[in-house]
Order: sequence, then C-alpha cells, then structure tokens
Amino acid sequence: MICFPNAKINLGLNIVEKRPDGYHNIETVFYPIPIKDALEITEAPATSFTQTGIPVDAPVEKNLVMKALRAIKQNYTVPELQIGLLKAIPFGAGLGGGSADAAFMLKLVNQFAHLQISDDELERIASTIGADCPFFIRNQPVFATGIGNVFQPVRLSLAGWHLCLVKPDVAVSTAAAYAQVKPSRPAVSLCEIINRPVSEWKDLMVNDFEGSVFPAFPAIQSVKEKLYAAGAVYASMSGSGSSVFGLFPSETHLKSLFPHCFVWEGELA
Ligand SMILES: C[C@](O)(CO)[C@H](O)COP(=O)(O)OP(=O)(O)OC[C@H]1O[C@@H](n2ccc(N)nc2=O)[C@H](O)[C@@H]1O
Ligand SMILES: Nc1ncnc2c1ncn2[C@@H]1O[C@H](COP(=O)(O)OP(=O)(O)OP(=O)(O)O)[C@@H](O)[C@H]1O
Repeated sequence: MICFPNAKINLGLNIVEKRPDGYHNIETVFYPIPIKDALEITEAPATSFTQTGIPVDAPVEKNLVMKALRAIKQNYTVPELQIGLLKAIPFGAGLGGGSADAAFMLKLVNQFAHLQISDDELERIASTIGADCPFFIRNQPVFATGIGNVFQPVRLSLAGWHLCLVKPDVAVSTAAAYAQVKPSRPAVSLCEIINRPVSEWKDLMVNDFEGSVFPAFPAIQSVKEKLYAAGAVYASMSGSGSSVFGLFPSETHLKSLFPHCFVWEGELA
C-alpha cells in the first residue's frame, strides 16, 4: 500500500504567548501544497525501514515514520511491516515534511490493518509526535490555534495560483527560532485577514519568525525580496523557515534566480 505525504505552508503566523510547558500558542493558517514524499508499506516477516531520495539526518529509530509506528502500536495490533520512504520534501524548511510522513503513516497503517481509528483519535495520536503532525490527518486548509493543533475550517482556495517555493541552503532550528521571538497578540486576527483578497495580504499578513530569522539568515530574506521583484502578489517564509514561497497569477520560470536552492514551481489545484 502506498501514499504520498504532502508538505504544508503557513499563511501568516502569529506567536501569541509562551505557555508554562515551554511551547507557544500560535495563530496560523495551514495550507497543503503538492510537494510530496512517497511512503510504502508491505507485510513482511520482520519490520524494516528503507529511506531513499533526500537523505534524512536522523537515525532510523528517530525517523518520524518509525515514531508514528511506535505511537500506533501502543494501543493497536499492527503486523510486521517492510517500510519504504522516498524523501522529496526538503527538511529544516518549515514545510512540515517529517510531520506529514508521520501523519500519513498513521493513516496508512490504520487502513492497512483495518484498525478503524477515527480521525479525531488519529489527530490525538499525531499530537504526541509533533505540533505540526495533527494537521496532516485531515490535510485541509485550516485556521489553527493552540500549539497549532486546534483547528477551525477556513473557506479558502488558492486554486489557479502559481506557487514558487524556494529553500535556500540553510536550515533553521524550530526550537531556536521560537526562542528568539517575543510573543505578542496580533492587532488584527489572521482569521479576518485570510478572507481578504490575496492582493491585500502583503500589507496585512505577517510571519512573526521573519523578524528574527531574516537578520540571522540574510539569504532567506533575499529570497523573499527576489520573489516580490519577480512579481509575486504575496510572499512569505513558511513556518520557522528556511523555505520562502511566492504566489503568482501566472506560470513562473524562476529557477535560475536561485542557484544552490531547492526550487519548486507549479500551479495549485
Ligand atoms: C513552526 C511550525 O512549523 C509552524 O507550523 C510549527 O509550530 C513547528 O511544529 P513542529 O516542527 O512539529 O514542532 P515540534 O517538533 O512539536 O517542536 C519543536 C520545538 O519547537 C518549539 N515549539 C513548537 C511548536 C509550538 N507551538 N511552540 C513551540 O515552542 C518547542 O521548543 C519544541 O521543542
Ligand atoms: N521522515 C522525516 N522527514 C524529514 N525529517 C525527519 C523525518 N524523520 C525525522 N526527521 C527529523 O526531523 C527534522 C525536521 O523535519 P521536518 O521535515 O518536519 O522539518 P521542517 O519542514 O523544518 O518542519 P517544521 O515545519 O515542523 O519546522 C529533520 O531535521 C530530521 O532530523
């Protein structure tokens, strides 16, 4: 059985307050995008894990796919599996790729072993893996609060917009990025801004991480500036970086502007 875990972008990200447990309450809109890994499972005499594509800088037992398998095995019986992960989503990118792999593994095992676990319960299991993980269970555009795990549906479609996503050759640590930001309540709720036309987002919608990540990594800021100069209607860093995306009204061919970077260009469905 095979599935294709996709990445996400954050449309706006307000870091509202630090919580007693060290995490932060945030406001963000998660939007799924069609940059995808491939994840395959087959029944086997013993569990094994093979990773191809972009090499993940984590040992097998720390791979979020294996963490997901252990999490589901805590309460359910799962057969021994041969697992294959083809990695195409860059990591350290703010694209939630590892979280997507874990969430899709939960969904795949649920289907494969006929466990009949509800989406609500899968989201609960996903929340034990990482803050970004629960979103990928339903994988629909949502306004998220809490630590990024409390969802409200948003009626938002970017179908027809062209996405240019660039990941410079630098990785940003999510924990370090959160530690650099002074939390504050936004003047205007992101929930209102997201309903306004994309052409107004540039002046209204912010990612609070940019204020500290850009000075530390000028290469990331430069990507955003280049995307606007190339005609983006809206551009922003995703999550804690280092990827930056631009939304364009028509097809883009911007690869040559960004040497040494991962670049993905395509239309959103
Ligand atoms: C930046 C975002 O990608 C935006 O969607 C997420 O908030 C990060 O989600 P994630 O990578 O799944 O995060 P986790 O793996 O759960 O946490 C990594 C570290 O980020 C910090 N963290 C994460 C989420 C959050 N709401 N507040 C935090 O302070 C914590 O220090 C934590 O130890
Ligand atoms: N299957 C996986 N794919 C990618 N990274 C993984 C995976 N399993 C474990 N990791 C570890 O998790 C780290 C973060 O991966 P992830 O793809 O979630 O990054 P990210 O896009 O920056 O996430 P976020 O949006 O949460 O900041 C990697 O540096 C890697 O060490």
